Amino acid sequence: MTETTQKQTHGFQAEVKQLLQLMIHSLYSNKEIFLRELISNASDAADKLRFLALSDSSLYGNEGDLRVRVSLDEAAKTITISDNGIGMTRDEVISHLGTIAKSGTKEFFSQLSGDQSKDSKLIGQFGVGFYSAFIVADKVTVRTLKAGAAPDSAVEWESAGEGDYTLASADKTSRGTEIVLHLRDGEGEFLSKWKVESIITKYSDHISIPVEMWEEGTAEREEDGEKIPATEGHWKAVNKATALWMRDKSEVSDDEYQEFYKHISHDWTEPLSWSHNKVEGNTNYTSLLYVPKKAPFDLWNRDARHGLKLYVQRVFIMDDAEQFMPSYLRFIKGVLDSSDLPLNVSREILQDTKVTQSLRKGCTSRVLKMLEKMAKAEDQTEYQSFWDEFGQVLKEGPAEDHANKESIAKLLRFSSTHVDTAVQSVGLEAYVSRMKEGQDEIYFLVGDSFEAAQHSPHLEVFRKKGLEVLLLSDRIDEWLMQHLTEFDGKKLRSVAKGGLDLSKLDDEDTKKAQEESEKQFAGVAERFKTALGDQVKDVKVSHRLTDSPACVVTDEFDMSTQMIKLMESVGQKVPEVKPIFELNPEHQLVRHIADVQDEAQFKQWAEVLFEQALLAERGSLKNPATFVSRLNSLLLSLAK
Ligand SMILES: Nc1ncnc2c1ncn2[C@@H]1O[C@H](COP(=O)(O)OP(=O)(O)OP(=O)(O)O)[C@@H](O)[C@H]1O
Repeated sequence: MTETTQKQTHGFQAEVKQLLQLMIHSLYSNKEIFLRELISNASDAADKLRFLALSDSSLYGNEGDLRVRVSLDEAAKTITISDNGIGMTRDEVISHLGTIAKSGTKEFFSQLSGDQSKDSKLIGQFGVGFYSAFIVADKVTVRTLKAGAAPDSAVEWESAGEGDYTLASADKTSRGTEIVLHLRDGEGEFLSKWKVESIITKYSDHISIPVEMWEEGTAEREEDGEKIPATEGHWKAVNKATALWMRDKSEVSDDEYQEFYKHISHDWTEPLSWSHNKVEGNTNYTSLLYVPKKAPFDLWNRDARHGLKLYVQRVFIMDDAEQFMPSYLRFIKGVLDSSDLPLNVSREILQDTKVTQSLRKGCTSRVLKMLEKMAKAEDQTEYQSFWDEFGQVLKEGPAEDHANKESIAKLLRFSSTHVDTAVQSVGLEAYVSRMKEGQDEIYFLVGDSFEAAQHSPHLEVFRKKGLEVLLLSDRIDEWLMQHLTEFDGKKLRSVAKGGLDLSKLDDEDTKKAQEESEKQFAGVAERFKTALGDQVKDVKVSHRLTDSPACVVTDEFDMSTQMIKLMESVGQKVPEVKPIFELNPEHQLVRHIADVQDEAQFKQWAEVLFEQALLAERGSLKNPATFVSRLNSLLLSLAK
């Protein structure tokens, strides 16, 4: 009997109510996972206790064997999950079981559309944990006593999963947490021992502490003339109860790896891939690293937790040990168990030790190898789906990790003129294999959007010559290209910059013709230069245009247009960069302007042509009204 006193009612945080509603609807067809979630929490609670007991073994009291027990009560229609882990104080109960303490929760809920089928997919990324109890229960009672706390401080939390919950004291005297689910009508299947055992084996076999169920005693009996003695009722482990990552690879099934992933990542979906390794030598560790299928909702949240679950000789030390993964691989989930770190290791100690560095190096190269394998597979579906989810993060790699720059570069995927669709599916190796004879650079263009890049006048000559250009338009791309200057010994060159020299790819006749046209056009270029004054750095004859009359480029070592925009968008002051104005002498409009004798009218034409080119390049003008009125007056003069 539980004696409760001073019952108080508390309201759930608004997001909890939303989560509960959404979850009950979304997960109805997969309701048995509540057991996985609660056992997973119980196992975490045991890990946390074991960790604290490293410095205070008295916390174990007289109960050193950590375990989870699942019991069924057919008459009361309840299923109870109890652990002897760390337990919770009253304050912890309020904050853990009444609110959602994840960073980015508000943003997550604001993304929900109200359309249940769409939202139910998002819920998987969010993880529901404890609240999943309400999928099958119409009332949940939690009794908990924190390890080391006074026995009279036990707390009882109870809720019907609607708007509120009650808190009272409980008479629980043993350490840990007990969760009683009062099953909804129609959920009787969870009272079957066989069913519950099979769910535990399916989802929680990998849990490293025993998950026990009560085994009834049997009376003495005779079988085939042999006397079989009576047995007493006892708790019996249903799962394997060994740390999965310590088992031999050949003994672990894919299902087990997948369930283990869900346990450590709080993700619903199966992982895309994993890599399990035991390393012995200078450093000794076991790592089990997973690539998730879907990006978590808070991938871009700066405060979001990431990193590996750290164990030292199978003792859990901490979650989210971010020291072992570079930031560009922050989506990787997994476990690292090292025997080279001391048991009392703290985040501070981890910061910059040699061991941390070598573990990080090892884990990073494991992940890169795993991705490389996926990237090389004949069927690219898996890698493409990885890239679509995490490519943007991986693009931070070349700037962050110089040592692995070349391997990261091989993993990058871009859109390109070869495929001419927005899908980022072209790797640098594939690009290089298609390079034309005489081509010794890799060409790219960064634009505001894929469409802007795809239709940029800068591409005209490349299309004409059949030279492939990578088309980049992600926010991070300009930053990436600042750091990725070479691949496979070939320079990466922006086609929107000055100093572009394709002459090696031209035959002698074309070269001659170009030189000739430059000579002939020198005077006209000079006139344009005078007309535009200090708005331009230079005016040149263009060899990159076929259909457009003119374009602007930035000088080879000046900041690119996209970089300027990027810096301006984050409020940085950017030095003024004057463009080089390039003219296409073959274009009819340019020829027409070249023949205009009236200097005032020539200037007007020059300005319009220049501003047009600026508009095509930058997507906007500093003074659009002047441009419009200039254009109108020209149109008017033509209409007369
Ligand atoms: N059996 C338990 N013993 C001790 N603390 C628990 C137990 N179950 C839950 N908690 C506490 O409640 C918190 C919230 O649990 P919940 O399952 O909702 O989220 P989570 O496990 O942190 O993450 P997720 O929602 O992704 O599963 C846990 O982080 C833990 O601190």
